[in-house]
Amino acid sequence: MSDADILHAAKSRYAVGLMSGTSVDGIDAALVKIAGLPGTKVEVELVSFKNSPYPVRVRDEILALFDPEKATIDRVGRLNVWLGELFAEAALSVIAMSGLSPEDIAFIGSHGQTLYHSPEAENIDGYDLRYTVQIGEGAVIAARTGITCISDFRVADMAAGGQGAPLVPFTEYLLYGEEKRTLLLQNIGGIGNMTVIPAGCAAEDVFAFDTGPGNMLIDGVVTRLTHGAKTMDAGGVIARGGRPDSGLLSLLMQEPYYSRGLPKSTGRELFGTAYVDRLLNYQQEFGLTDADLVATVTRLSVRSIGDAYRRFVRDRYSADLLIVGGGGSYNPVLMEGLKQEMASLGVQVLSQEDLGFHSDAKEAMTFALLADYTLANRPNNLPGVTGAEKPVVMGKISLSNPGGDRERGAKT
Ligand SMILES: Nc1ncnc2c1ncn2[C@@H]1O[C@H](COP(=O)(O)OP(=O)(O)OP(=O)(O)O)[C@@H](O)[C@H]1O
Ligand SMILES: CC(=O)N[C@H]1[C@@H]2OC[C@@H](O2)[C@@H](O)[C@@H]1O[C@H](C)C(=O)O
Repeated sequence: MSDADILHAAKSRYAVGLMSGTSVDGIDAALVKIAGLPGTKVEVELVSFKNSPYPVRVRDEILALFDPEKATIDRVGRLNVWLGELFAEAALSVIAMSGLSPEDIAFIGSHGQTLYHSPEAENIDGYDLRYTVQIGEGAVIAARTGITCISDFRVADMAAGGQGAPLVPFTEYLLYGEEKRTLLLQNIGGIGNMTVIPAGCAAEDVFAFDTGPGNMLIDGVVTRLTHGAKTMDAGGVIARGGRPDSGLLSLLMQEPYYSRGLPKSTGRELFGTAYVDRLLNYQQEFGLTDADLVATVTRLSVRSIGDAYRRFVRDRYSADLLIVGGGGSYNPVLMEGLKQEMASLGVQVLSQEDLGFHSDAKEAMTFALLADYTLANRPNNLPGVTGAEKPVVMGKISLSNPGGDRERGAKT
């Protein structure tokens, strides 16, 4: 262990993690206290959490730029620094809320906003090209907060041949792994993603993948059916008033993504606007009410999670518990459906809240912890999860001043 490592391990440090997910519902900011040396057993405590919803104008611009036709270089460049400003404000705001000051914070880890994700390699002139675009300029965050910012994590994993996603399993393994129970951690954000942590396993044994749509189709359909008056099925109220259509559900489950082998990840490129257009056509074809359609896509999220467990997990590991996080855990119709679906497979379902954690904060906390590893120059990807050829150190560092200020947030 180097002198720097010993110093690092001896001190706990405050850090901020920032995340904006595929649902584009705002910026999640988590202020955490981290103790322990990266690469060994670290402890992370959530000090405060804040969601800062996007102003309508910003949300509309992000949604518009998901469409590659509209994402012209000037609009992407402008939004990159615009989001940098908003991420910086979100960080300062969660720091103020905690009663700490920016001088107390060692660093910020920021995921940014994904605009486009293309994890399958295209071979052009002999080069395997895979790419991903997260914006929210780290240099702006560092300049506005005066705190070193680590951002743009995914590209390093992709440069090593990985999918650049999912990244959360790395911290889930560190924070949740158990000796005796095999755990499934299911995030239901815009996209659904599952992490499998076998009982007593090593980091190499963890695997994870996107299960398919989480809330993305529910949000998409509700937004269209209500002409934008609603952007989600809050409390599952609409789905509760309808009935899932089994014929349409079977048809939707034929989507090839579900049977594609691991590693795999997906996003708006598949389950975005064009998919919602198709659902609205099916609504006519199958003669469904609005509520039936919402109930059907809600059930689709549930079914795709159960299906993923059957196809990719059950033969290798029998899971004891599925822990649900992300905004979908606040939808009771989704949760009841999932409890039923998983009970038939012998798996208990609990939410992060049932275990005393904070569903929304989990992803933001991840980026603080990943950034801690970046600064310690320790690998923070899981090749078994992303398909990368080797462990790499992900994250680009924007120093807040030429000398850096790593130590200033350290607390003995
Ligand atoms: N009270 C609620 N009732 C029903 N659904 C809810 C509720 N609160 C949040 N959601 C759903 O959760 C979504 C947001 O989830 P979350 O913040 O986990 O997504 P995300 O982090 O943007 O996505 P991803 O993890 O895919 O990047 C909302 O768009 C909505 O569909
Ligand atoms: C490219 C991208 O932004 N992917 C997100 C998305 O949202 C959920 C799922 O798809 C997951 O793969 C990922 O985010 C989390 C934070 C992850 O990398 O673990």
